[in-house]
Amino acid sequence: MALAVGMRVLTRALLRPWARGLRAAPGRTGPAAGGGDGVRCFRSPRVLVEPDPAAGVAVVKMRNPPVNSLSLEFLTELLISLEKLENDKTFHGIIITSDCPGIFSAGLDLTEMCGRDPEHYAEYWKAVQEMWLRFYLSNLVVIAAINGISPAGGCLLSLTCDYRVLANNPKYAIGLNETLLGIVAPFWFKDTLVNTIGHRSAERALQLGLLFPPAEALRVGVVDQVVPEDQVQSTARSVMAQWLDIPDHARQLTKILMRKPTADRLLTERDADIENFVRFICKDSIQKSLHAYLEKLKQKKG
Ligand SMILES: CCCCCCCCCCCC/C=C/CC(=O)SCCNC(=O)CCNC(=O)[C@H](O)C(C)(C)COP(=O)(O)OP(=O)(O)OC[C@H]1O[C@@H](n2cnc3c(N)ncnc32)[C@H](O)[C@@H]1OP(=O)(O)O
Repeated sequence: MALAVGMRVLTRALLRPWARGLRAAPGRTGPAAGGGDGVRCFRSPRVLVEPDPAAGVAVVKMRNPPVNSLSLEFLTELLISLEKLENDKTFHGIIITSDCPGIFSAGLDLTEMCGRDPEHYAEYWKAVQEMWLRFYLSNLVVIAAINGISPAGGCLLSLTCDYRVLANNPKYAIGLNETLLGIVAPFWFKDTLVNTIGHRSAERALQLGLLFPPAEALRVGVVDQVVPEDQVQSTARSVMAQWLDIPDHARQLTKILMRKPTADRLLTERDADIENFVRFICKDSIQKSLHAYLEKLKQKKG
């Protein structure tokens, strides 16, 4: 008992620095509907939260069609959903997945990085940093049930999770492919990949902008498990049950021990990172290539 209380105090002390200043900005979430068992269901236009209070788990479904691109509004809604779940003692784990068929997330929203003013770029980048920090350091067990393609920022979101299950579909691929767009993955994207697959594999993947199909993703370690498409959610559930069997405080402290140095690096260089991003994204050459890339995506259909 005394040990459990001591662990709780220690956990709070360790988590406190990240809790401060990392609160999600108020956004357009809909009213929380009271569940019959007292557990709140969260609704927002782009994030659907399906709570399973008996299991202590919530499924967070991304639904920002057509491709779950991580726009400013969508990021804000995701962060608010995460914060609500973290603040509700019912939940110990979340499964993040997509409600858009065939697409987990197309990554950062290119329209947020193209043709806007420097203030907007700064605001957007701060939200991207926030998403990474909050998911990477979440005290909840976070499992990605990856049911679609997941390039760049979509891959980053998966990499913040504790475990990744990918659907075995040859159309799906996952990776940090920024160089293919002529942009550079920031140091914290790189650090997260290095922590997941090791330095050599990360260097090769980043320089070549590799998007790994399922078998390759499993081999290199970008994902932990590849399963038939219709088993992605059930696999994520059973993995979650294993993780939730571990004493929560011990697991949370271990997560922080493993991730703190990586998160600290961004926390200490956060403003400089925003300035770098704004300087980089404002360059004429970068704007031109992002614009051309967006046009190419749009013309693909026609
Ligand atoms: C030492 C120097 C250091 C300097 C440091 C500075 C640091 C700065 C670095 C900056 C780094 C920035 C990091 C960025 C990471 C990212 O995440 S960038 C985004 C990368 N994402 C992609 O490349 C994916 C692009 N999309 C696709 O490939 C395809 O859309 C798809 C495979 C996901 C889905 O294909 P399909 O189902 O055929 O749909 P589409 O017809 O292609 O798309 C439908 C619709 O969505 C629009 N769209 C697609 N992706 C995005 C996106 N990421 N953002 C915004 N919009 C997107 C697409 O244009 C279509 O729009 P319309 O319906 O035609 O209007």
